[in-house]
Amino acid sequence: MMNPLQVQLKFFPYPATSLFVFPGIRTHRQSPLPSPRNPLSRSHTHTHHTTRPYRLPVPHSSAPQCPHNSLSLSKTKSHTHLPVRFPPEASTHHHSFLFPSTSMPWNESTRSPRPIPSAYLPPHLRHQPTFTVTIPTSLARSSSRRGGGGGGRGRGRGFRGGRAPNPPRSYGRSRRNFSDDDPNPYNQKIMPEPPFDISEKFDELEVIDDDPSGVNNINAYDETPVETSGFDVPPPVTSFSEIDFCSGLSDNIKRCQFVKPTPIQRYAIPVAMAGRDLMACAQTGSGKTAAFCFPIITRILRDHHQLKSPTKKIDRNGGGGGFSLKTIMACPLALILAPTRELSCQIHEEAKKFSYKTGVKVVVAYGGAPIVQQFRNLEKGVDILVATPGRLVDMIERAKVSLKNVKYLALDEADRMLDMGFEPQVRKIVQQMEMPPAGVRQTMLFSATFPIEIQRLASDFLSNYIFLAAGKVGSSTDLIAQRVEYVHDADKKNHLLNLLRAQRANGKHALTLVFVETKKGADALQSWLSMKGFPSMAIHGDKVQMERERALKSFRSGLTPILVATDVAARGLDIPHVAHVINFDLPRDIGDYVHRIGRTGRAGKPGLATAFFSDKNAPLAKALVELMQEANQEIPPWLNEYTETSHAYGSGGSRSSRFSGVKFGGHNYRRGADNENYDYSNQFEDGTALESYPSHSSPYSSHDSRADFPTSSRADSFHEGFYGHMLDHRTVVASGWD
Ligand SMILES: Nc1ncnc2c1ncn2[C@@H]1O[C@H](COP(=O)(O)OP(=O)(O)OP(=O)(O)O)[C@@H](O)[C@H]1O
Repeated sequence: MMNPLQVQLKFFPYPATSLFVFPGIRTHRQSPLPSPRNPLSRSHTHTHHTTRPYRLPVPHSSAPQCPHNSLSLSKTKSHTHLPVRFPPEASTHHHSFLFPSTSMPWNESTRSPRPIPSAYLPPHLRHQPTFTVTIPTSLARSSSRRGGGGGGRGRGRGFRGGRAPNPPRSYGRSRRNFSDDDPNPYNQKIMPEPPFDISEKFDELEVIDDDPSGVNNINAYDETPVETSGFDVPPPVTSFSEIDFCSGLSDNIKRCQFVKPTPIQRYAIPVAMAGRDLMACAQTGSGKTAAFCFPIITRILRDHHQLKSPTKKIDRNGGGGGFSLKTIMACPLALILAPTRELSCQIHEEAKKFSYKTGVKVVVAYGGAPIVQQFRNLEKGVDILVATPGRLVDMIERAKVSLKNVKYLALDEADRMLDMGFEPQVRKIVQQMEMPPAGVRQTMLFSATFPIEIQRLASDFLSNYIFLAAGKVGSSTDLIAQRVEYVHDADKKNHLLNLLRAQRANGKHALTLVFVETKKGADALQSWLSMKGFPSMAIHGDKVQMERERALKSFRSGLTPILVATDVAARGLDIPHVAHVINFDLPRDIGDYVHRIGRTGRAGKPGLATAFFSDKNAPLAKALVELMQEANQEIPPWLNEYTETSHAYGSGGSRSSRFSGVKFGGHNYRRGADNENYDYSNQFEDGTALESYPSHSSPYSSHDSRADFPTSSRADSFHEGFYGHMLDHRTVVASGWD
């Protein structure tokens, strides 16, 4: 029997996002062949059902010629039909693809009174009438799980330009029907094709200027206040066109569909372009990577690119007789340091996109991967080296890298490098390995959180610097709807299962990141979830690098839409479409919480963060409440009651002391003239006495060495309370990291 089903196509669910993630971009080549990443992509077009294409008209707007680039721009108004294949199946019910759904069964009582931002709508679908498509129930269910329905990958030539669309590349291959009792609704064989990843196809993209809205909802940051301090701060810009980028970079900015700068970019880019040192703090997902990459690329092109010798040959034997071992030493002009391997890879990918076709060479060096291959990459030439501290020190000591030409130094997530015990390596790199001194090189520090110890480092590394804070230092963006639920440790697993089931019942195929405290806990929870029919992967510091990369890739692609992670995945990772971050175990430090939930609600898009709170998290309550208040979240009344005990424990820290917050922005503590006699002990006026945590019984939450990051070291050091005696990061052992 076939019953018609009305589907309101208000919003294409993930992973049909490939349709709209890059709306202004066309590809040169369209391969009809199966993708190497997904051999199923073409081979499963034979389904159990007779497929019937539905075509959704998608009108295009005209594209004005950009004065700055001569590349082809779409000018015609046309309609492209995006085919969607649905088997004609039975019964009906109504599906809404909006997320978060008002019918979410959890936390209705704690919902924020402020309207939840509507789901991101791709520019090419805006101002369009709502489409009503009649599809059968079983498929609606399966397509929503897989985010099907969107049909093609959305990168066909003619997507904008008025040419006939390519043959459909539907996600709906080899479908089968599911019942709600299906133990494994995400059977690997019928998983969706991975969405189009811009970095893989970047070289196929043309520059198109016709979409004033861009891929991301950057307007969401319009109201973010920005505080600046320092001498002679260069004025901010309001658009990218006000900045004198080289044309290659300008084209790449358009390729990325960055239409206008985010607040941190508006302020930081002019400062960096003027050659000033910078300490910049901005909320997670608000575009800090571009804020330091754009100026570095521009200045390399402007000031150095005629010097064509990023590497030089040295003779290790001093040129004497006998066997002369000649080696190539890389001498990058810019160094970007990041705390984790994954983050350095991501920055490398971003920087490569931004410098595409400019001639600027970007190389990455990180531990856990074969060093020989990285040497080979370096030997081909390097302008910008992105590295983790451990691997870089190793390379310098082996005389494969020299820092003596470094003119630009950026430290991303610098506070995490200290947390992880990298302060000695970072100091060695910056102060003892030939790098030109502060004042000669340009130095930039970026993070979403700036605890006091990083400000101390800043005063050693920076010279006459400018401090920028977009939004309150250490705050979370209010794009993320935060919920805190009281869950006993013993109930956590079932509670998680219920959340995931509810998510699934709502037709969501949302990428969900689940944070736990320990590596062992991550593995255990991941196996259990997989057993329960939720394909998942785990990522933590005990996994070898290949496994870590595989887990991230599989999650990113939607193949395993749940990633169970330790803090290894908490910082900097920009995974599009992460809709939900669940803190199965809350971290002990509020800064870590900020970074964790910041994996969703990025680039102006809305996100959801759920935290499981139990008695042992009491020390975090005060900071959590403060943070949620700042982000206009509704605080559950029971949580307020914990704030009194929280102060006694003191571990989560009062945000006012941890982040030195003022009304917005923050404060920077310099050794310079303006703060010469500043008493750093003021930062600890709340006299926080740190006590150890109550022991944890759950295998998912233990504060022993199984945790990826011994964050307590930072907290434990706080009570020492004055500059010069605060921290001894050498005692921190970072396992699984380089
Ligand atoms: N001007 C812009 N317009 C549109 N999208 C942007 C812009 N700048 C950055 N983005 C996108 O926003 C996302 C987040 O950027 P990025 O990873 O640099 O954030 P971040 O501030 O470094 O976050 P985190 O603190 O988590 O490291 C990326 O996908 C990036 O491509």
